[in-house]
Amino acid sequence: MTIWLRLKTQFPFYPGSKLPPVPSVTALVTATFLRQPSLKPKYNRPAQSKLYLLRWYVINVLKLLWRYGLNPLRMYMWVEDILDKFMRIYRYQTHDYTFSSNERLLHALGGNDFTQMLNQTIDESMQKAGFSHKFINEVVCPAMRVNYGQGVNINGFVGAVSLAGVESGLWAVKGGNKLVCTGLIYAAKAQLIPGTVQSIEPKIRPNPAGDTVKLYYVTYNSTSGSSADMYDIVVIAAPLNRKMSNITFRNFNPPIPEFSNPYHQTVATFVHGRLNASFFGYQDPSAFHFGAILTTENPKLFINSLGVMSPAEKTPSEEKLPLRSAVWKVFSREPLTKEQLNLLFSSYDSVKVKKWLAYPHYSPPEKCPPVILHDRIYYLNGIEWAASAMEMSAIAAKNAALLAYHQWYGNTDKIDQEDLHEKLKTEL
Ligand SMILES: CC(C)=CCC/C(C)=C/CC/C(C)=C/CSC[C@H](N)C(=O)O
Repeated sequence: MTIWLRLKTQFPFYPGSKLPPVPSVTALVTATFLRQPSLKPKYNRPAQSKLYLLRWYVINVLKLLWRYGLNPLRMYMWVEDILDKFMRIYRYQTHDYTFSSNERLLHALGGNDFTQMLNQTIDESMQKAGFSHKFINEVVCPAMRVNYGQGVNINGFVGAVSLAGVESGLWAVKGGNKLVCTGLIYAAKAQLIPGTVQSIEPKIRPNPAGDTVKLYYVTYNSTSGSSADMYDIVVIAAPLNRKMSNITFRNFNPPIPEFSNPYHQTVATFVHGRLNASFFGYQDPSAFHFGAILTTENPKLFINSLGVMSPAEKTPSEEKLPLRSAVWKVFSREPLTKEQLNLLFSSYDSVKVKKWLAYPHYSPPEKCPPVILHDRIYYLNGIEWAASAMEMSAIAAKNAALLAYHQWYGNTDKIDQEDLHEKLKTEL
């Protein structure tokens, strides 16, 4: 079963045709594998089913080799290489090092290679690295569309992150990712005031020792009405985009810049129902079992991807290929019409739609917004312009916390250090 799970993410659906004219090798073999009538009863006999899976795994690999040569293996190595460098950040942060800009952070991890990736598309990055057009369009592009709702014109760094996101071995949070936030608030023993920040303004106030200090006057709306408090340090962890968090910065000198770069709208539609096999080119619905349908670029296509929802910890029966009736997550640019839903699903009994500005609309060359907005005002979401993912937000948050701490105490030796990789090699 693992084999299928690994491969399911690499299945592009070719739009505009009943039967995919040239389905990706993965799609072809997955479908062939499922169509073996003799296979079904043998699911209950682990030894034989393993043999069958092995057989189809080998065939999958051969077909991939035939269609894409060594591109899939080279892509795996290319992403691993970037990931290895990226993971240096955990060591740097363990040693309390921090960076005053997102570009400096990236540069400290992967040098000019990383910062240059912000200035070119994933298409250009991969072409330069020798990947074929066919592979980029049929395998890389579907991964961009499912993860970022955009094609291979997104910047090279976020493209690599997106490819890391379709590899196996990812972790899911049982109960949902939102538990990471509540868990962190609990672990930090922070006092959470639920509300929406309206404005931030610098104020000069005397402290108990008789000196004057600069504080920040933050106004916010909460369930109990409008309130305000004074803070020494402010960390903004929301996209500073008028459509998303409309915070007014009053009386700042120099003024806080406006970040007008657009975020990209994604619509997630959750449908409990049965997929319409014939829409996907299958006359025999019993032969149609897919965990995910990814798509290549086509302006006529109204979905970016379609995938089955599965729990973080699957029971053995849930490990099997999904039945057609399940909860499906459809990603699209615009809300789906009733007609479109009726094309995708032969029947359904519940639909939930979530439309949101999920991530930046990438358009390299990319310049990330600053981490330091003003003396003791820090901004986390600028990192999203390098790549938007919860891992990136966690790294940006720790970076800002360390930066605020070191700037407060004047520990300049911990900020923007070059050659950390070499320096830390000798440390335990
Ligand atoms: C630099 C590289 C190759 C990886 C950095 C590590 C990282 C951030 C991995 C995240 C992989 C992942 C789960 C990507 C999914 S795409 C993001 C998703 N659409 C989202 O909105 O969070």
